[in-house]
Amino acid sequence: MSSFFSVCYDAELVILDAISIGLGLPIHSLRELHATQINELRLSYYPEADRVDFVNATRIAAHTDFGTITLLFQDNVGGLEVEQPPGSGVFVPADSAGPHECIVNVGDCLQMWTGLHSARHRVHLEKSDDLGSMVPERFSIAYFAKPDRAALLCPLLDSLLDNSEPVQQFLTANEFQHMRIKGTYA
Ligand SMILES: O=C(O)CCC(=O)C(=O)O
Ligand SMILES: [Fe+2]
Repeated sequence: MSSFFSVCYDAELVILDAISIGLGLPIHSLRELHATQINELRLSYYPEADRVDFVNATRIAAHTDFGTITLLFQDNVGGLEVEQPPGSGVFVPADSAGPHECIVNVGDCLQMWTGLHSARHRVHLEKSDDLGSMVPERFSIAYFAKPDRAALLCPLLDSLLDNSEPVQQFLTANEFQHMRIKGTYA
């Protein structure tokens, strides 16, 4: 488990460097905000279910992840959907070829730093006419790359600054984390 965690961290840093390069930022701009490795791993098990008990239900309601990026691994069952285009309310399948493939989600902190859209996603239990059928069990692993708690969530690109505001106030990652946890679990 700990070696998987550290492989994910290595991949996270490479992805953050690639995003920095892509946005024209100094290569280590994002990496430098992720030195304390305060990341999280979630192993999810969705039990097999009788479809008749879950008409119109979802396995996880639509949400955005609130870290920087999420590395998501899933089995072959499917059900993961992403809102496309952002804000449209239309969800499209984000199926992968299997557990060896990794889906990279943009999270809220990366959106605040760069303006890239935080991916709204859900795990759906698609409607079926065959109400007698069972929905198979499903496994997923989500690695949530989180910013250092002291990092300030302010735009890293000048184009994102609101110059009409004389003083702009930004949350620290710690404040944002607590805000989102309170909103999710309160
Ligand atoms: O199980 C999945 O594929 C997604 C899980 C997820 O979105 C989450 O844990 O935030
Ligand atoms: Fe998620």
